[in-house]
Amino acid sequence: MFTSINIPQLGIRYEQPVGLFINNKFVKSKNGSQIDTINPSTGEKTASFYAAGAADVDDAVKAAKHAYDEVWSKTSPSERSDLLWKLVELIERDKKLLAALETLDSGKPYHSNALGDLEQIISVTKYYAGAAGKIGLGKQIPISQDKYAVTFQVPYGVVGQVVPWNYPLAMASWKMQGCLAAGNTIVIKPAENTSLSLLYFAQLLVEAGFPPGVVNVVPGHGGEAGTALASHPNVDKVAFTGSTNVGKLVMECAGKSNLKPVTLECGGKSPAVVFEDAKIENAVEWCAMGIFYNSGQNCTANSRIYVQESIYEKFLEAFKSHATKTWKFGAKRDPFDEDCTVGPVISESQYKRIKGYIEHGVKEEGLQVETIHELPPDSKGYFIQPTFFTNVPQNSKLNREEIFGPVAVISTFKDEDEAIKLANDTDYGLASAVFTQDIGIATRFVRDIKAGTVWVNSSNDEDISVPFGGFKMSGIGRELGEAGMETYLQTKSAHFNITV
Ligand SMILES: NC(=O)C1=CN([C@@H]2O[C@H](COP(=O)(O)OP(=O)(O)OC[C@H]3O[C@@H](n4cnc5c(N)ncnc54)[C@H](O)[C@@H]3O)[C@@H](O)[C@H]2O)C=CC1
Ligand code: BAL
Repeated sequence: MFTSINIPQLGIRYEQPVGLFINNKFVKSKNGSQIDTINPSTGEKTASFYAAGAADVDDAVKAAKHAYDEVWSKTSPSERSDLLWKLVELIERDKKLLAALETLDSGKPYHSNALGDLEQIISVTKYYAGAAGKIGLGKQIPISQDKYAVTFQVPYGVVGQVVPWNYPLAMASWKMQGCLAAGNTIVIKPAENTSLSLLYFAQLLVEAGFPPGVVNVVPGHGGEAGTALASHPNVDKVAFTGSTNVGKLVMECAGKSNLKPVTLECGGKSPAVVFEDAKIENAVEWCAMGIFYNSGQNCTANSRIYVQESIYEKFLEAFKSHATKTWKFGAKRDPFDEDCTVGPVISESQYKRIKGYIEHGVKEEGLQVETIHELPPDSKGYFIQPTFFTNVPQNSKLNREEIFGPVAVISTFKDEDEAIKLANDTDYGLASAVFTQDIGIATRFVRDIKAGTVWVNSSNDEDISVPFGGFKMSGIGRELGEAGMETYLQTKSAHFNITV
């Protein structure tokens, strides 16, 4: 159930769990199927791990249900809090190794990205360790002299969670920690490309003292293990992060099975709007980070940048100059190197998909394109140059569809009215950013934009205490902050007739 993995760049050799994690034990999948995980920096196989089928998911749900009924539903908030505080200590102890696993499996740069993920994971875990018993409390409602009501916020029971590959352990922690603090048990499926870190993390749950069955990890193919989880009649709620198309499938499975409630964090095509009175260097730095960080593999990436006509050329020049200095592959194109800030994209299929969009923009639409840094033709791995297109028509494929790579479209707008029309002209509504020094423009933009998150004079500047989620095709529900625990609680209302 373990394989030895060597990470020479950090002088690390460690034992990687490769089994399904059910009832606090690593086990083989029933049909023995496995998935190979590939290092996107080299295209080479890192390891193989067992892949859960429907029967394995059923075992995991049985374990979670038993744990909920017999143990976890009987724990107090302070007991759950204590376990989460212990987990904080263990994540702190192993954060460098966990960050290394994220870099190995997803290609995200170790120093400028993965280590930051682990700091966020520690913050999320601290937040919900402190929240247990304090957030999501009921109310006493006075009705008359003879009657009053009380509401109770109670856990759902067994929660299914499905997470993507762009922030593997962070996306899992955004879901698990609040869910556990609320008193639910969990069956979670990591993405096929990036299961190593969550499997390793499962050991910390055992070490922290979480009882068997409270958290179960079932790596596997989305169409098999993910579907089985979303469809399972004994899963009481499902939370998903990933593409909008798959979010629709998850919602369909939930409806066709037991009408389980869903939380969906899906795709985006987020706008950043730069007015002529903006501090241009500030706008450039945030907009570049907002599309090139994590190689653009962010659901909140500001992949559409609109710049007021009068400063367009100045912005483009500053944007390219800043991006060239800041967003780099590094000399050896090794995401473990300190000078690497742009790693590879996650997989060969995503590489081909993103390159397809770039080719379409150039060949089919004849758009002007700028790429930053050269890549030798024989370079290994799935590296894509930071890229931006200019003067892109609003109806361009590159303006309408989520590319999910280091590719931005930068266009102009005349005035405030046109800016908000262009920004809202999308099926998505996850995030947005506005750059201006005019308080009126900023507050009108916040009022009028149809997006779950708005950044004023920053972008992709999230905080774990602030609710996160989308409008329109970007999803349903919220994570993080108080919402990240309330979403795993349901209300029960009790009416007391005191005349008797
Ligand atoms: N809103 C957000 O925070 C995020 C959104 N995304 C979106 O995800 C996309 C890229 O990531 P991918 O992993 O390719 O997304 P994806 O939607 O294909 O996969 C996400 C997760 O869903 C699982 N899955 C796939 N098919 C499934 C099915 N039929 N039933 C249940 N689960 C299934 C996958 O195994 C994976 O664990 C992008 O379009 C991006 O917009 C990705 C990361 C974060
Ligand atoms: N930053 C985490 C969610 C996302 O943007 O993909």
